[in-house]
Amino acid sequence: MGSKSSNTERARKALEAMKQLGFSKKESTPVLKSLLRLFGNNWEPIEDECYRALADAILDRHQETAAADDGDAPPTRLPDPEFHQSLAHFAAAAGGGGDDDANDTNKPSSSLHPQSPPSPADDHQHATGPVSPQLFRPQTRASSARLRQDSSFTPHTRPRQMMDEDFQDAAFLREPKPEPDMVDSGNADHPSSQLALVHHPLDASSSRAVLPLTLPSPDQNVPPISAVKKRKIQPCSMVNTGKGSSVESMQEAPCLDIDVASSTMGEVKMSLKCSVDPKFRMPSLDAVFKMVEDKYLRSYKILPPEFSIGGLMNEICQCVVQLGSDHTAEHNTESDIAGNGRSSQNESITGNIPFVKPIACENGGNRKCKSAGEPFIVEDSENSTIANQQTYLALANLKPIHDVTDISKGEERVRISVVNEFTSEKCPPSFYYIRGNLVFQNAYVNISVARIGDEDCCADCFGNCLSAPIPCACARETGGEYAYTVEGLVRTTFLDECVSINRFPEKRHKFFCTSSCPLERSKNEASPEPCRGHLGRKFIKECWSKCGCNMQCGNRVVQRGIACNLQVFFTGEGKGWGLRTLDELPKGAFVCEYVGEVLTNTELHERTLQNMNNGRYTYPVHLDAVWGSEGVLKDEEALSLDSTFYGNVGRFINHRCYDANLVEIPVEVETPDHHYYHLAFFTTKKVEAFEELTWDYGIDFGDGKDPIKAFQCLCGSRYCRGKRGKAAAK
Ligand SMILES: C[S@@+](CC[C@H](N)C(=O)[O-])C[C@H]1O[C@@H](n2cnc3c(N)ncnc32)[C@H](O)[C@@H]1O
Repeated sequence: MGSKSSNTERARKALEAMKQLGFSKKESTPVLKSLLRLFGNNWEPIEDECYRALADAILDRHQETAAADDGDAPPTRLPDPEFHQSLAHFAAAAGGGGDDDANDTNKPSSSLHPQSPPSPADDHQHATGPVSPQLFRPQTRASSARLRQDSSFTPHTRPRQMMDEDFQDAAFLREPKPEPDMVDSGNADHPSSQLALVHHPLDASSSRAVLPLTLPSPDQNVPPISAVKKRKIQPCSMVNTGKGSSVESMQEAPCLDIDVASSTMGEVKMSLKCSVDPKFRMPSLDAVFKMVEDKYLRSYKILPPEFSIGGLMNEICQCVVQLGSDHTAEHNTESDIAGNGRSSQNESITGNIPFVKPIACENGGNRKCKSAGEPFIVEDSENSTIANQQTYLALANLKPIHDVTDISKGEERVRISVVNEFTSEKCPPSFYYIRGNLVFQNAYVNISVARIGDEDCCADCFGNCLSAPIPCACARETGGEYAYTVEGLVRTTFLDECVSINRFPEKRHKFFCTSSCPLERSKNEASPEPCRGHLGRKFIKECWSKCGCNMQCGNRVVQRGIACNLQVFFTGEGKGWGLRTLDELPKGAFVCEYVGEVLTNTELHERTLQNMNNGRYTYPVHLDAVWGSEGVLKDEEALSLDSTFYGNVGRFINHRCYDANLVEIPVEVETPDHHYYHLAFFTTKKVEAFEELTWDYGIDFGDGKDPIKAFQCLCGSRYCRGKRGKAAAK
């Protein structure tokens, strides 16, 4: 707002700024006035980004005028090709943000991305360098025309507002940030599906509608747009308005013009433009999505029920990124964009309503898993339950089979995307994603209902055990109190004790095998070394199928599977790939299990040796929570999990000495004997969004006797045992 004199001064500055961009006072003044009217004399949105809104509005007006002069002819005066550059320079000169920011590789990473320190010199090259958060901004005709002309256009930090001549058809589009009026049209389960669209329909009529979508990348660092695709869906066809089947209810479908802009970092902006009736009034986007969803569900019976148009649009964006990033194939033509998208979805888009099968459903029909928690046998067509080590080793040479939009290929309840902001490697080396453990061959995992006694289940419970007045039998393992709170978090006292057992293993809870230790035995059958001890661990016991409660019972957390939004990412810190959370997580939250093949120690040892010969190191996890506390374990009872060939996202969690933000806790679900159990990761403290998730592997980096050499630890912890070991060796 401000006084009259400050208004005059601000207007003078605005016009001066426009003059520097080559716009005369005569052409700038009326636009400025209109903008001021539109913003209720609020100068801030006009001055923002060094008068970007004003400059864009002037350009829009040029284009509108040109279009009016020439009828439908293309605009006679396109924006000055140097415009964006000069705007950026002007912005820099004025001390404001602008495109220069985007190219400033020295600028620290976004605060949203605390885990992205500068990569070490010996690390892989960072393609773009850390840059300030950048988002696609919605384009008006003028600016999208520019985008099409200039593929090196760098998106700006703030999207601009879209205006027509009278600023009356405004659908204001902003960068994605949590605002109360944000329309989240995506699949709530998936972070990147939250469409950054704020839609404020005004009551004035509109001559066009533009629905831009913005997919923010997790760290918001966006390199220049690398490609702009355009596709027109023509000729117009007849669509049913849903008011009946009469001819009157049919109306001419709008000509649809689709612009897709994508960056190499996985950002996609789509804008759908269609010419509409002059009496058109902007409907709410929710209503539009609902209507299309209803149509789809009626016509095509699309499953699963969580299908949404927002999700579908997100899917389209993701496919653009995927196809556009595949430089081994020539996908970069317009027809290929359509063609490939189509063939992968097994449908054509020639009809009025394209059928697009959600990628998330692709594996739905033929899942091999029995259930989330149950281990199952790897089936081999030749030999029904046996897969030999050689076959497995051949897996190591497979081509990448990952879907970067969801490495779990629909196995998990949430999508788990893959990003690499540092090298050209698009995804990690291949492996089979499994949601639950698999028995490799000889491991004895006896899941039998008969073995679960009354004391190991709560057959009389109903609904949610946590809301019953007295804890049920399933709480006995944890001292008569459930391990979980009603919020689904591990209780602090229980959690802290688990952390302490891990942090100070020397001091407590070690069991030593009285005769031969299975681990040492597997290394040297003839004369095994003495047992080095196994940590006695605290177990969580969850309710299971023999219990009377339901699946939503608060004592069934791990078996429900991953619930938070995770991402596999290339660390750029010399640790290879890692796992991070996209959401802030409270202390005690379940993240994921360590899932892999269940092997006996002998099988594991054999595999490890073969892997070593092939230059491949694995870090399996021993299910040794009860080793040493019982009599001699037979080989088939001393089990380990190996996620080298079959695994879940747990295999990407890197090691951190002592102060890791995850702790592994054994969880009993379907086997009361504890030879086999689930290994679940819970947060040891509050974890910020985009923080890397780490756990302490318990490696003794100074142990020169171990034939399997440990990696050089780069965990960065001030308590790093690897660093200490190195220093001691000097
Ligand atoms: C279970 S995998 C973790 C995922 C792995 N980074 C990847 O790219 O697949 C364990 C391997 O990750 C690497 N790693 C994990 N933590 C590390 C650390 N703190 N420092 C260096 N390398 C680490 C080591 O190569 C180790 O063998």
